[in-house]
Amino acid sequence: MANHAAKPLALTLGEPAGIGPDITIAAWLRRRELNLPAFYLLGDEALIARRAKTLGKALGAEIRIASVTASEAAAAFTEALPVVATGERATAEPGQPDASSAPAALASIRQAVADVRAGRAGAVVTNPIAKSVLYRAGFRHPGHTEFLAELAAEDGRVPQPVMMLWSPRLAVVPVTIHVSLRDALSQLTSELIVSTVRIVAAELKSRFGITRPRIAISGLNPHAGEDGSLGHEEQTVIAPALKALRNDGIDARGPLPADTMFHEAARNNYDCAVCMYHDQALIPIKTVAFDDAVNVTLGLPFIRTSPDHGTAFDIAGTGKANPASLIAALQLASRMAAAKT
Ligand SMILES: NC(=O)C1=CN([C@@H]2O[C@H](COP(=O)(O)OP(=O)(O)OC[C@H]3O[C@@H](n4cnc5c(N)ncnc54)[C@H](O)[C@@H]3O)[C@@H](O)[C@H]2O)C=CC1
Ligand SMILES: NCC(=O)COP(=O)(O)O
Repeated sequence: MANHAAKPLALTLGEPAGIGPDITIAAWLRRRELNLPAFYLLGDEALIARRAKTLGKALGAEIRIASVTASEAAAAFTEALPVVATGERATAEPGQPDASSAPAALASIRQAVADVRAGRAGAVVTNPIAKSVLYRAGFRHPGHTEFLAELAAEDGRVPQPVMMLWSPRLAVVPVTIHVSLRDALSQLTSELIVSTVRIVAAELKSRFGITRPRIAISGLNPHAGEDGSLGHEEQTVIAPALKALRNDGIDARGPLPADTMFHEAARNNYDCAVCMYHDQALIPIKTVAFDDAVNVTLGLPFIRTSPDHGTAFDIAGTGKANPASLIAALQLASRMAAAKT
């Protein structure tokens, strides 16, 4: 994974009232220092210009914006932040989502996928969306992960998307994603664990260059069930999945007690930890790598990365948002795109 993608990366707007515009501008300001891959923002130029004016003062920087098409973006990137219009106006002020938020955020995601599928972009990088704002507007997917899978459907077949949070120190995958803990328990099956881990193992090889990925599988219950006395899912659901995976030749280990599998020495024993539910996976990675962890969607026919954090309404428009996770997402998308070609 050495070379940068030749095609620019399509970066979505995210929630217009969140820190997406801020971290986009802050990342672009560091383009030369970090030799960032070229990217363009899909959104409303007027909104970006307003935010650039506010942040320019806070950051003491000159921010130039170029209104371009996707094919003009790479050439424009050095001198100006390229913005490709989606046709959806975004009127939200920092920290205050409004009725324009959901249509603007969704149009941007749709267009990014269209661009990557048409070969105009090398990968999709998404800025954070506010899930509750989208749900109130009728969005019926739990998050980007499932929406992107639907946009990737071919011949009516929707691929299984897998959420991976990656950092140089830890990679994690939740088998069940944005559902209540109660629903996670009912969704958890051996089949879901097997199909998830197959995708993880295949893409750690093809997209991350790990020849024989070591996958650690967590238990569900305290102490991985303590031989069945603290819960039986380890024996009835997870163990059969591990058997099937090992029969496939996948180096899958577990079920491991979730409370002891993330300390530094334990992390050296595997390339990715596959966990049974959202918080089991995301708490450890956001604890050890909040600033630079990247959310990667596996299982799609294109590359998608994202910062690990959310919309941070409390600091939008202030210049306090740290762009490190977005920068890591841009760099990882570029490396993955280069590895693929
Ligand atoms: N990929 C995505 O689209 C994601 C979206 N979200 C959404 O974001 C919204 C807010 O979620 P929260 O749980 O409040 O998490 P959050 O990550 O937005 O904020 C948590 C805390 O971290 C701080 N923070 C976050 N990013 C930061 C940055 N780059 N620099 C400095 N400080 C930062 C915030 O100011 C806040 O104090 C929710 O609607 C959630 O669904 C959350 C995670 C990922
Ligand atoms: N907790 C991770 C998160 O909210 C990101 O989800 P998605 O929008 O990437 O599906």
